[in-house]
Amino acid sequence: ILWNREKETQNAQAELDSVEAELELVELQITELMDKQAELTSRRNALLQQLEEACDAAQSSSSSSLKPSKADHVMNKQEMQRYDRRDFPWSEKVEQQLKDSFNLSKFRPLQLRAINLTLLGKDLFLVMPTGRGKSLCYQLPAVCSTGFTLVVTPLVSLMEDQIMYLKSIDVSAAMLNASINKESVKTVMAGMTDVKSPFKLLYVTPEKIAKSKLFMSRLEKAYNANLLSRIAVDEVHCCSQWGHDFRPDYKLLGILKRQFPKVPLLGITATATSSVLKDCEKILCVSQPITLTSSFNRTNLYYEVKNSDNEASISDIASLINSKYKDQSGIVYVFSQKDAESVSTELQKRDILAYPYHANMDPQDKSRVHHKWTSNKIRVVVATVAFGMGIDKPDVRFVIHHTISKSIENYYQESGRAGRDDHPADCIVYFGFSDIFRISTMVVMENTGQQKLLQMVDYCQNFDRCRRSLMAVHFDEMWNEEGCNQMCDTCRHAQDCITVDITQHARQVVQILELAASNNEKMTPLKLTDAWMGKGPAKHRKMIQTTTLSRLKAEAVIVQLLLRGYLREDFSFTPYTTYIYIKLGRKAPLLKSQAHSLTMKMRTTESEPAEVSKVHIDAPQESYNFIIVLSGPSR
Ligand SMILES: Nc1ncnc2c1ncn2[C@H]1C[C@H](O)[C@@H](COP(=O)(O)OP(=O)(O)OP(=O)(O)O)O1
Repeated sequence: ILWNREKETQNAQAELDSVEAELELVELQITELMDKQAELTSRRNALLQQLEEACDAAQSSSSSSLKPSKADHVMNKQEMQRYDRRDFPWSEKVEQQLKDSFNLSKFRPLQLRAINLTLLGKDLFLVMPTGRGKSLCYQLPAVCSTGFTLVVTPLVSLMEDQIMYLKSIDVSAAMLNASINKESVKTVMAGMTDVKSPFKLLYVTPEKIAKSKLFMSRLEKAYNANLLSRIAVDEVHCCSQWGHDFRPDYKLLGILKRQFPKVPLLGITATATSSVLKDCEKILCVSQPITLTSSFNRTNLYYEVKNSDNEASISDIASLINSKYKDQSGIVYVFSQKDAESVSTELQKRDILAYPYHANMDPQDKSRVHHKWTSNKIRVVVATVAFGMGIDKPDVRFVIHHTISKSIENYYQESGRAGRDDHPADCIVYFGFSDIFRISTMVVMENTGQQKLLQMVDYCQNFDRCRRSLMAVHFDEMWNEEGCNQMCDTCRHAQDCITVDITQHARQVVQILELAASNNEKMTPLKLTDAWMGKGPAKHRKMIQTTTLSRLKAEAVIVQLLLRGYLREDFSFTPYTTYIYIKLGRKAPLLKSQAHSLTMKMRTTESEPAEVSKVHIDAPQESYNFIIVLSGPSR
C-alpha cells in the first residue's frame, strides 16, 4: 500500500510539473497576444482617425454653411475651426487686451477657440497640459466682459499666486478664503453687486460655495444684476471620485449651474479622462458642454536617455552645462536632499553657479534660490521634486534628471518645465541600475508604485520605440514618429539599434539565483551582478558561469529580465530600512525549455566587439568554479 501511495504521489508531482510548465507557456502566449492586441489597437485608432478626417473633408466640401450645428458639443474639426476666427463682435477688444494687459503677442493653440466659445456663452471643458496657458482662457474674457468672473480653485496658495500675477499686470482681482479678515470680506461682498465692478475676477475655494449662505445670497444678487459674467472651475477633475484628486466640496458645485443657468461655465484641468469628464458634467449640472482637448505632445522638447555612472554622469552634466547650455537656465533633478547638496557642490567645483533646493530647506532659503534663478542670477537649480509648484520660468533650456523619476507621469510633469516659451529645449534623463532599487524602496507602499516605476524603467531601456509614443499611452493619446519629428534620441538614432539573443545570459542569471535559493541565501541586485561578473572572493567560487559582458550590459540584461517577469523584486522590512532582493519571476521556468529564446534591443554605439554575441543556446558552456557571496544586504 505504501509503495502504491508513493507511486501516486510521484505521478501527481510529475503531472503538476507538466501542468505548471504548460501554464507558463500559455501565459507567454497571452503576453504575446496582448502585445499584438496593443499593436492592432494602435493601428485601428490611426485608421479611424484617417477615416474621420476624410469624412470631415467630404462634409466641408459639400456644405460651406457656417450655421451653428444642432448638436454643437459634438462638432467636427471644421465646425470647431469657426471659433478660431477673429471677426466676432469682441475680437478687437480681445486682441487689444491680449497685448495691452497680458503683454502677449499671440495665442497658443486652443486659447482663442476657448475664449470665443466662452464669450459666446457656451459651457466648456478645457483639457490642456500644465503650463500651456489655461488661465488666460478665463482671465482674458473676464477683462472683456461686464461684471466679474467667479473662479473656483482648490488651493489658497494657487489663488494667491494668481492674484499677485494679476496685480502685477494691473488686472483687478479679489479672493475669499478662510485667511481673509472680516473687513476685507465685507468689502469684497459689497463689490460683488457694485455696477462699477471693483474687481474683474473673484477667486474662491469650493468650501465657500458649499458652506457660506451669505456668499451664495450675494452671488444671487450679482446674477440678478447681470454682474456674474462667467464661472471658471479650476482643476475640475476634483469633482469626480473617478479622478485622482477627488475633493468632497467640489461635489456640491452643481448648485452654481442650477441657480445661475444663464452664466457660462468653464471647467479646466490638465488631467482628465473622458469618463472623469462625463462624471464632472453630471456633478456640475452642465448639459452637453463642449470639450476642448489640447495634445499633451510638447513638440519643442527633445527627449533623451543616457546611461548613468555616478562620477561620469556628473562630469557629463557639467560639460553639457558649460558648453551646449552655457549661460542658459536649467534644472537638474535629483533623488534626495543629500544628492541635491552633493551634486550642486560637484557642479560648483566645475565652475557652475548651481544651488541646491529641497523640502528641508527653510522657506526663506527656498524662495531666495527660486528668486535668484527666476531673475537669472543663478543658472542652475539642483533640486528634488519639491521644486515644482509655481515654477513658471519660460526660458528653461534644459531639464536634466540625474536620477530617473518614479513614473512616466511624474517625468512628463518635471521635464515639462523646460521650454515653456515654445523654443527648443532638452529633457535628458540619466538611467542608472542602482537607482531603480533606490526608488523602488520609496514607492513600495504605493499601490501601483512598482508598476509605474517599471514603466519608467521601460521608457529608459527602450531603444527602438519613439520616446514620445511611450509617453503618449499614459495620456490616452497617440503620438507617432511623425509627431516626434526626430525630437527624441531613438527616432534620431534609429539605425544604431540591434537585436541580440540573451537566452544564454538569462539562464546564467537564473542559475545563480537557483543556487542561492538552494543555499537559503538572498541576493541583492548588486550581489547578483557582482556574482555574475565573477567579482566575489575567489575562495567562494563554485559552479557558476560568469559573464563576459561589461557591467553596463550585464545590468541591462538583468533589467530586461525584471521588466519581462523572469526576475522579480522581493522586499524585506526592518524598523530602519527596506531591503530589496532579486528572486526568480513567474516566467523563469520557461528558460528550462531548450526551445525558449529571449532577445532584447541594444544600442550598437554602446556594444563592445564580440560581446553579447548572438550566443547559440546549444553552444558549449564554459564552467567556472564559483560561489556567490551572500552576505547581508549592500545598503
Ligand atoms: N499665448 C501665450 N503666449 C505666451 N505665453 C503664454 C500664453 N498664454 C499663457 N502664457 C504663459 C503665461 C504663464 O507664464 C505660462 C503658463 O500659463 P498658466 O495659465 O499658468 O498655465 P496653466 O494654467 O495651463 O498651468 P497649470 O496647469 O500649471 O495651472 O504660460
